[in-house]
Amino acid sequence: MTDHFNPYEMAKSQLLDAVKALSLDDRVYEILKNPMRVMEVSIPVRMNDCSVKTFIGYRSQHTDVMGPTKGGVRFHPGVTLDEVKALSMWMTFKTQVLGLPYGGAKGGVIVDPKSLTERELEELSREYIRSLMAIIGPDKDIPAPDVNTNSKLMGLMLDEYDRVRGFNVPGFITGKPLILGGSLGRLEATGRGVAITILEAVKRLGLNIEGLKVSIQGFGNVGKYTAKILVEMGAKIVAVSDSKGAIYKDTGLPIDQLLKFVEEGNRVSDFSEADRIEAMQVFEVDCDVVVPAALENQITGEVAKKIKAKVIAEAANGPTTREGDQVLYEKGIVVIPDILCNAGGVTVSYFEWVQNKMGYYWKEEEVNNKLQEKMVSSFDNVYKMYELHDVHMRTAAYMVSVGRIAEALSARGWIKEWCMPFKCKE
Ligand SMILES: NC(=O)C1=CN([C@@H]2O[C@H](COP(=O)(O)OP(=O)(O)OC[C@H]3O[C@@H](n4cnc5c(N)ncnc54)[C@H](O)[C@@H]3O)[C@@H](O)[C@H]2O)C=CC1
Ligand SMILES: O=C(O)CCC(=O)C(=O)O
Repeated sequence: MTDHFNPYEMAKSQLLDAVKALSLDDRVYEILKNPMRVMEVSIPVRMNDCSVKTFIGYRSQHTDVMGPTKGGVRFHPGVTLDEVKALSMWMTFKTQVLGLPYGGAKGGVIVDPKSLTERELEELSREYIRSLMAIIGPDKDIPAPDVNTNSKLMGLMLDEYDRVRGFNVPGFITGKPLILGGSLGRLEATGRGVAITILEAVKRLGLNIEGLKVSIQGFGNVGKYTAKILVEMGAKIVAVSDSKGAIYKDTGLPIDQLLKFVEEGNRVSDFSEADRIEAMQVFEVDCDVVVPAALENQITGEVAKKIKAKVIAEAANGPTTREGDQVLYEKGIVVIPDILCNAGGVTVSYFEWVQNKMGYYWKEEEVNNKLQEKMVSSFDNVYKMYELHDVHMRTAAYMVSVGRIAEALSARGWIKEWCMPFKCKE
């Protein structure tokens, strides 16, 4: 029986939905259902108390049919092999919704980075890269930030890669500091992309962004910039949570003040200008849009039943379970699926890699304009598929994406052209 909370099982069933909806050859599913390569590493770290501790890490590379693999690195105590495999599959489908020349990858280390000193965390980051040297590189597999990793750690990982190779390879990693070849706009890119897709959805639904009430789960890189950019667009953020708690203000939270408060090292729930609520109440409050921007499996069937919003913007990867999806569909709530909604990050990572390859750097406005264009046209493609086939928005996004991959598989000779788009007779 399928475990609906297992992200890898979830990713495979989402893929299968799209293969069936497109009446594609079964071989497309057969080829894409497993990552092409998975590496497990044991990473020894010399701890400050002179002991040695080993941490288990993974890198999963889903497919290189469309180009080198690409995706973030997550440091979290809850990392599992199946989670990393699922996240690498979602990266493939994400890059192909956007039409980027990449396949998907993801890395993860089972660790609570807050339990390490700065030096221990640096050693872990460097050793993780050393242990993967054989399978990563600017034309093989390009890492980036994800949960609990950031620009500073990308800088250290780049330095380790460069030291081993013996020369500078800025295009090996994205989301790095500007001084090392990072791109302007990458820090805010995922949140900016989320905000752009919300604006597109709002327009299609005849709603107004001015005064739109938004509730956000998670206030890290993605949640923070989603909030900031939505407020600049005219929306109101009524609720926000982090892993320790949540706050609510019906008239809209003062986002600049909250950002400053959190950047000073405080928890969201200690912010005094709002009412405290239970963490999971961010899904129940009276609002127009809910933005899950934390981890997987947050919107279960039970949680979905309580949602009052008209739109769910999946800023996190895999935040909705299969049952949650079904309930949202039955309630007529529009879901902007993760592989579209949060694709702004990898899109600007792609721009960063292109700039690194050229050795010529764009102004922030140019990056943001290119991102805007990509997100709007990709949203449009998915929305047209959604209207044309009367399917879930998620299936529509997968149909755009899997259709492209199937075309490439056919061009590479793995599927005979005459098999598509109808099923083969064996
Ligand atoms: N950073 C990026 O560019 C991209 C990130 N994503 C996805 O967005 C999500 C968030 O990633 P980041 O913001 O980068 O991570 P982050 O590490 O910067 O922030 C994560 C936030 O989620 C909160 N959180 C964790 N567990 C929670 C819980 N149970 N309830 C409420 N809040 C909780 C944390 O306190 C923190 O505020 C992840 O699913 C990630 O895979 C997707 C695309 C790109
Ligand atoms: O920027 C990237 O390359 C990948 C970001 C990421 O990990 C994601 O989109 O989930």
